[in-house]
Amino acid sequence: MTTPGPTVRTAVHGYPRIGPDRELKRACESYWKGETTAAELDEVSARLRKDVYARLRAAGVDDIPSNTFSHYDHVLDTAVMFDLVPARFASPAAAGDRDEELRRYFALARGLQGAPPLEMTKWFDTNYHYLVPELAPGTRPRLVGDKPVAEFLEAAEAGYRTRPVLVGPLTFLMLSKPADEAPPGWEPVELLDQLLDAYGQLLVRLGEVGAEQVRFDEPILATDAGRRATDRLGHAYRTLGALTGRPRILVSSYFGSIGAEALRVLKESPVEAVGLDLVTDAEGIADLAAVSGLGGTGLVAGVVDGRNVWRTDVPAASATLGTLLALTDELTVSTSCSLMHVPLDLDAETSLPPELRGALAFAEQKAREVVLLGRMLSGQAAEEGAGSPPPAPSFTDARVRARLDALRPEALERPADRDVPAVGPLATTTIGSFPQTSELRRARAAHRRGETTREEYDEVLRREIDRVIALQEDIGLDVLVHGEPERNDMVQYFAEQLEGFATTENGWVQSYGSRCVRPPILFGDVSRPRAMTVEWTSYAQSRTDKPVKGMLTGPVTMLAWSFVRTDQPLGDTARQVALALRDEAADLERAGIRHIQVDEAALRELLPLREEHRARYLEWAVGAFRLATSGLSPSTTVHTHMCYSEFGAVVGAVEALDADVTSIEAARSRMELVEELGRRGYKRGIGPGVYDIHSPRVPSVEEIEAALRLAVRHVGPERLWVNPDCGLKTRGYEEVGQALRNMVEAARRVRAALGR
Ligand SMILES: Nc1nc2c(c(=O)[nH]1)N[C@@H](CNc1ccc(C(=O)N[C@@H](CCC(=O)N[C@@H](CCC(=O)N[C@@H](CCC(=O)O)C(=O)O)C(=O)O)C(=O)O)cc1)CN2
Ligand code: MET
Ligand SMILES: [Zn+2]
Repeated sequence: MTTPGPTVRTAVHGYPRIGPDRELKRACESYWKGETTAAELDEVSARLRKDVYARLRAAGVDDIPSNTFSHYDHVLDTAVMFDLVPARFASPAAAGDRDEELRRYFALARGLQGAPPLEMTKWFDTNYHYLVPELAPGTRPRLVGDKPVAEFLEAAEAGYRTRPVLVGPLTFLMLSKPADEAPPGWEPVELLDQLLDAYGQLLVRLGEVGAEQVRFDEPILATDAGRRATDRLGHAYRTLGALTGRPRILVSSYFGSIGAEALRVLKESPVEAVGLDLVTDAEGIADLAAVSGLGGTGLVAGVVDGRNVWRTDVPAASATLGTLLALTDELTVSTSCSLMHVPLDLDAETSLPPELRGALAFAEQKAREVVLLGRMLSGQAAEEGAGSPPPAPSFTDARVRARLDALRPEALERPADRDVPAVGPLATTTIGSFPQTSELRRARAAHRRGETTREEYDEVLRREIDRVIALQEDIGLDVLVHGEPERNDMVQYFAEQLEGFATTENGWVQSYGSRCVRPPILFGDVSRPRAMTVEWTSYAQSRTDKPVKGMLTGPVTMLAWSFVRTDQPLGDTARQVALALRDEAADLERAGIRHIQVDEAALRELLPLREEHRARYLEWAVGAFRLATSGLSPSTTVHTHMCYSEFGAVVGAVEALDADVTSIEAARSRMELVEELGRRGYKRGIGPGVYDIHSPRVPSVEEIEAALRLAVRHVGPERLWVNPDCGLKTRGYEEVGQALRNMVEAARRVRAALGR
């Protein structure tokens, strides 16, 4: 039975843009290698865009977004469109030369000899990375590109009337950083008025070519800083709203609550609609009520989770939407954020356990959920049949729960006065991975397809370990690694071996540029049926007299880079992963491994966007790390690694991890963190990354030496470790060999100067 209801529209924020078979990755990488032309790259890209429009139309979505495609990153696209390119990339204008234009674009992302790339950092609390624009008081934003216009027209030509999507001006500026030449205290947001002129021109231009509505994304409103910027928010949208000939404006936020104040500002501004993420924003409905509803301002209600892979609870979402009907005259059902954070299509998976599969929805399935909800609300589809999703299979493991319940607080302490054997002064090491060569990846793919035996594949891995050990000995490093050749990815590799996780064959999600990951699905209680790394680490140790460092991925990072169950607090799930890692660490120690590193690369990434939620997060995050590591002997050296430079917000937590050695990204931030640690009297080992591994550039001995001298001044030589910023898996052997030789030579010179 259906009853006629109100008119409700449907929308999605964005869609995976890499293509069903990672076509974008392959097209970009072959263009970079000079194997294909700009025209070929453009052709693949146009095909991918049209494929997305076609998929969304087939799903029945009303408001199809455009300008959500990017060759590398949408923040970079915005910077280039407004001519916000640092001087080191200025090249003679090459109007009309597409190849030149693309090369310049990719240079900003990947660097040139003598011109380091823009900094790359996490897009809010996701595993997607954007490029950070560098702005200064003298920067003059002006509209020099037409990407949103061109993609709108391209879609129109193909029969799709789309809604162009732009990174909002406030979000763009607040995610930018002051360029080196900017005076202290100056903030990019001071360019708002100038940037609004350029956005205004673009908006009017989109109106001229026929766009009826444009969406501005303002996820910065989910952060504390964004929530404090309501004056600027109001100013921005009053300014854009006052333009004549403009399309309708929708302002959307996601990844958290924007608060009633921002909502009120938007309601009172001329914008026609507001988009809210009602999945992560528990206060959204109360905020809407607090402003007495939106009235004539439309509401785009994000009720289908764009960040996780669970099917939507349709009756619950439907009830929420029913409530919302009273709070706006114009309701649109949507996803909570872009679907670029989930894999494209569940149908591409052939070997997920059936009981899990029934609980899942990827981008294709989520678009259909949005449409179903829209139809139900407008009375075109019956409630019956939509049903609740089958509950995610909850695999509980009584043994895991009993072990965790039995843990005493003492289990989380290592003796404070422990004295791990010194390796230094200025001990040299690496972060874990060595280059994942194409031979290695091909061998793994062949083995996966069943073309080679386990023994043949293992032999390839042992030869690789032999080579990595021999190379490190030849270079003269102090603490060696096995190089992680057996790992497709540092998270997926462990997830494949742990109970409670499922992994996908084709569930690729963009991480940055052409790099993708397949986040595992953590659906049940986690346990470790057998040792996961001992064989490879002890093989490596058998090939050398130098110590080999075992390498594990920490609990927070396992969670951050997986899709996780939502039926229990994250902290509880983290403890289960930690317990499995604790057993693995014990096995490594028993096998004679004296250095064990537990990577917490994502500790900063999962930090809640708002201050008020941070202390609780850090408490469970630190507890999980300590659970994983505190069973080790006082004479085993516990290492951890974090790859981010914005260190301030978590410095206390890093101390609380109580690792013996912490390696951390520092090269691009000029070692600011060692000053901070020096000031705080940090007493454990610290390895500030001495060069940036994200660029193929080989650092000179002199520049590494300078970085080390600076570090010695702040923390002294005894506790200082010498290592790159992060793992070497994305680099090639030629650069890596030379860079590490320079690093070891720089450490030798600094030691010699100290008479050591
Ligand atoms: N999960 C995760 N998140 C992270 C990081 C990370 O290491 N892991 N590091 C930071 C930066 N992000 C990164 C994300 C991805 C990659 C990366 O190198 N990804 C690889 C894929 C890694 C992988 O899963 N490799 C598999 C599958 C490789 C593959 O594509 N195989 C080919 C066949 C082999 C060939 O002919 O090359 C195929 O399937 O078609 C393997 O090695 O087995 C890529 O995009 O190229 C690096 C850094 C932050 N977030
Ligand atoms: C993204 S953090 C990387 C840590 C890991 N051990 C590696 O070297 O690859
Ligand atoms: Zn790292």
